Amino acid sequence: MPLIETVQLTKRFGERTIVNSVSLTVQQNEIFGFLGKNGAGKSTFINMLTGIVRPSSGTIRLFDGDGNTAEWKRRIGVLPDYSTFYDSLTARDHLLYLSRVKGIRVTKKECDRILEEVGLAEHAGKRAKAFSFGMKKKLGIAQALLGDPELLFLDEPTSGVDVESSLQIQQLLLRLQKEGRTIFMTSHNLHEIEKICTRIAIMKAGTIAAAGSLSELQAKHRSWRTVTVRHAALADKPYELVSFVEGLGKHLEWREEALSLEVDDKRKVAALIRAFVHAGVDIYHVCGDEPSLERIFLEE
Ligand SMILES: Nc1ncnc2c1ncn2[C@@H]1O[C@H](COP(=O)(O)OP(=O)(O)OP(=O)(O)O)[C@@H](O)[C@H]1O
Repeated sequence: MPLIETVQLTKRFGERTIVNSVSLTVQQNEIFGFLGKNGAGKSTFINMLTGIVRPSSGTIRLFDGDGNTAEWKRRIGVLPDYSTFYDSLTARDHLLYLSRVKGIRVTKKECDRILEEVGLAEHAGKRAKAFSFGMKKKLGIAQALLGDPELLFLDEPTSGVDVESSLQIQQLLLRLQKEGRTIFMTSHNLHEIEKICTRIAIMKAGTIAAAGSLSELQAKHRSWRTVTVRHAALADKPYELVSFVEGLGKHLEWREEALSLEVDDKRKVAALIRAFVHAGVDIYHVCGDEPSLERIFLEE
C-alpha cells in the first residue's frame, strides 16, 4: 500500500521553482532515502509532505488517502531540518511539553522509554542548555517518536552526531521498520543510505534524477566497475590473453599474480574469467565491485 504519493508536486518561491513536478510513491514499511546536494529542494519537499510548506501545485496523498489532513498529522512524526529547544527545559520536560502541543497524552515513563531508545536515558533530567548538537539531534528524533507514529519524516537524522550514536540511530530506524513503521529520511551519508534504505531517490535541482532500490540504480547506471583477478603466478603472460584483456576495458594494472581492470558491463567480467580458463591460467579469486551509491550520486 502506498503510504506517500505525490503527483506533480511543485513549490515555487517567487520566481524560483524549488520543487518541480515531483511524482513519487513510497510504500508502507519502507525506509526511503532521499538524497540530493545542498539546496536541491529536499527539505522543501519534506516540508510540503508534513504540512509546513504549502505546495504551489500538485497533490499529496498520505496513508492511501485514508483520513483527512488533521488525522494525518497525528499519524506522522517529524524531525525537521532545524529544531529549536528551550534552554531551561529538561529532555523529559521537552517531551511532555511537545506531546501536549501535539495533542497526545504521554506519561513520564513513556518519555523515559523514548529517551532510552534514542540513547538519552542518562540525560533525561538535564536541561537542553547543556546539550551538545548531537544530543539535540537525538532529542529531535525522540520528539518525532511521540505518539507512536506510523510514518516518520526525518531530515538528516544522523548529521552532526558521533559515529557510535549514528550507528545507534541506524539500529533504531531498522528496529522501527521491523515494528511496521515507514520512514522517509534525508541524509548526506551515502554509506548509511546504502546500508539501511529499501529504496532511494536522488533529487537534482528540484526534480527526481533517479529512483529505485540500490540494485535497480546500479543496474540502470552505466558506471564502470572495477574487476580484480588473483591468479597463478605468470612469469610470461600468454600473448593472446594479454591482447584480449587489454581490449576489454580501461585502467589495466597487471602484476605477476593479480590484475585489476575497469569494465563497463558485467558480461565482460564473465568474458575475462573465460579467457583465463581458456589460457589454462588458474584463478584464485575474482572480485567485481558494483558502482557505489557515491559513484551513482556523483554521476547523476
Ligand atoms: N521559505 C523560502 N523562501 C525562499 N527560498 C527558499 C525557502 N525555503 C527554501 N528556499 C530555497 O530553496 C532551495 C532549496 O532549499 P532546501 O532547504 O529545500 O534544500 P535541501 O536540498 O534540503 O538542502 P540541504 O541539503 O542544504 O538541507 C534553496 O536555494 C533555498 O534557499
